[in-house]
Amino acid sequence: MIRTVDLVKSFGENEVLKGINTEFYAGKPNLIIGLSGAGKTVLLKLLIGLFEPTSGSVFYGDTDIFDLNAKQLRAIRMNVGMLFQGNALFDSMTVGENIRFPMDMFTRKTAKEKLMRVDECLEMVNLDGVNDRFPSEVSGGMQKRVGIARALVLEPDYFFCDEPNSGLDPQTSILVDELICDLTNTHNITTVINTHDMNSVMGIGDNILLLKNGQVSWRGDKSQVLESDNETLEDFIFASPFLRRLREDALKLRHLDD
Ligand SMILES: Nc1ncnc2c1ncn2[C@@H]1O[C@H](COP(=O)(O)OP(=O)(O)OP(=O)(O)O)[C@@H](O)[C@H]1O
Repeated sequence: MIRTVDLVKSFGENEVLKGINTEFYAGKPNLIIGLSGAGKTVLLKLLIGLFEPTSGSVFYGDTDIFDLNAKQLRAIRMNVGMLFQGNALFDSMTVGENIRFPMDMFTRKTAKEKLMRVDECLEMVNLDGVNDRFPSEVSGGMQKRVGIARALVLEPDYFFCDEPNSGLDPQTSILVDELICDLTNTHNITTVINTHDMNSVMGIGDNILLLKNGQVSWRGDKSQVLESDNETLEDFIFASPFLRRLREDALKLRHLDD
């Protein structure tokens, strides 16, 4: 589990995060949502230790990562997988080499062990047999899955995903969400996902944190979204007139059933 306590981050006069107290659980996907500029990326960077807070703490279990020295922080980082928005795959490396890269950097595994682990990871994301293709030779959805395989190759306990659905069609987005969710459950990973995607919220929103102007505006799960009277949440999820009508109809039906 990851926990933040009174987390504040300012850039000069601009106080971007204004005291965030929240928890991200193991074994379920934890979503950070909010309008552009709400502070989602800044929060994600603090959680990974890429930014220092102005004040407050980030606990991994019982450890405040900002109390650690550089060596201890590196050890924590080895236990973190990251899926970047643009995948950040190396174009000049094959899919297999991309997935092997963290093992080359951080482990003493033999070449044979690395090959076996690459195959295992490709199987885990349902991409068996594409080892020798280059990222440019596979689809956007497949690239995303390669990114997931690479992020999880060292079997981390923590997994951060920045906009995992950006650039994907709705159906592929749902498949990617389900894959992230399955792996999170199966391996009991603490997964934190920064997203704009309303389908993700309603599909895999087991623990949702809504940020507004650097503060927690709402917390809950997907089953509570429909009934919530938080205006920021309504504006975010049911952004179009069509979706607002759908919401009203769904609420009427629910109340008829009661
Ligand atoms: N390195 C930085 N230096 C100064 N200000 C920054 C820095 N990074 C972010 N900010 C400011 O923090 C605020 C929140 O930015 P952030 O990127 O976290 O928003 P966001 O919710 O992730 O938005 P989006 O959904 O558009 O990515 C913005 O006002 C931004 O200008």
